[in-house]
Amino acid sequence: MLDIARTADRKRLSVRGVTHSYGGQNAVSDISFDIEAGEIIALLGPSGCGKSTVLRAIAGLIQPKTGKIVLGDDDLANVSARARGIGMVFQNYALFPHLTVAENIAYPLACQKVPRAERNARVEEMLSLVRLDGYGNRLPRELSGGQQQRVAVARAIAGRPSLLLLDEPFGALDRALRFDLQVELLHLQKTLGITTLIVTHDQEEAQSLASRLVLMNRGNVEQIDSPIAVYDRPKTLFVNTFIGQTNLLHGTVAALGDDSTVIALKSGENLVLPRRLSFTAGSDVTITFRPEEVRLMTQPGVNALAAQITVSVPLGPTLIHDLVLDGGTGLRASEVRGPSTTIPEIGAQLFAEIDTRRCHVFPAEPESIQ
Ligand SMILES: Nc1ncnc2c1ncn2[C@@H]1O[C@H](COP(=O)(O)OP(=O)(O)OP(=O)(O)O)[C@@H](O)[C@H]1O
Repeated sequence: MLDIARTADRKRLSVRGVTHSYGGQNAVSDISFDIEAGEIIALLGPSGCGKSTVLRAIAGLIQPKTGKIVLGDDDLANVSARARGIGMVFQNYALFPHLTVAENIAYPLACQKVPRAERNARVEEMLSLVRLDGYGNRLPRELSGGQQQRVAVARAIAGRPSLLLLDEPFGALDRALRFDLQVELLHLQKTLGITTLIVTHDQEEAQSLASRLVLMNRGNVEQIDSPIAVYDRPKTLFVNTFIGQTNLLHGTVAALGDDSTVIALKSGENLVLPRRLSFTAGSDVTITFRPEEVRLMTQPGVNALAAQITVSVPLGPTLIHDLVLDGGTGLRASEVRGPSTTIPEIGAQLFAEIDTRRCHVFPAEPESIQ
């Protein structure tokens, strides 16, 4: 077993009721979540939602107005940023340009007064861990972007942190390289078992790396769940539209049965859901469903809305159809392409059958009620 894995100190992070404001305006409000020891979770949300503020509070770079952050048994309010035992990687976490790769990795160890012989051994171990054996004597500018980011990861973990914080670590890299580094990071994190928090606005990155996602919007946590639960059972319309692709239709609850609900769409057509919703009749609602929950039919039927094809695009194994409903609303459908799948003509008149077992219904946002 790796030396660092043997000595890694697995700790749980608990964030409770953290609120912070810059100049009177709350950037984050009442943020609470936990990361189990050795777990990797992602803080995910649109630009400006407060992800970095949460990260900075954990790192000790800002003092939150209220709330408590506990790492292992330590309340971090009383621990300086340096003494928190946290490793950090930022998107543009510049390596020291005048120091070699080995010196960069050794830097936090020197700060911790680790003896030279042990420092050198640890640097070699880190280089091998991030697959850069033999690169120790190079300067950062002699490395590619991906290699530099690997050095940044090596430097962050060299000091054997109890918590690893990654802020958009691969944001500056191209897609293929990002994927390679994500896989590497995941492998490294599993091997070392370091409790890890990754901040990203890239939902694919979050879903591929993290066991749970903390979804933030406008300074608040909207949902904390596994990637699958967030996709299949979004708690809010924001989460539903932020994760994956979603179709939205607006309507009104027209009738409620014991185990069915009829929703009258603005277009005049109805959708029948096979369950009783907890809305009152007459409520304005937004119905959501994924492209894979729409099937194209040539004949009318229950829950099949008249639609016209605007474009059909094959994306590898999937065929994506963009449609326009009679009322002018756009809709997206997708299907797995088989040998006998034909691509419909642009302008073809079809019926979009919606799998209403899998629809979600949310109260309509004020701007969608007309
Ligand atoms: N130093 C600061 N002074 C004033 N306002 C700030 C400061 N830092 C962040 N903010 C504001 O606080 C809010 C949250 O910012 P934060 O950087 O935490 O968001 P983020 O989700 O990390 O965004 P991004 O994905 O764009 O990095 C934003 O409205 C931002 O404008």
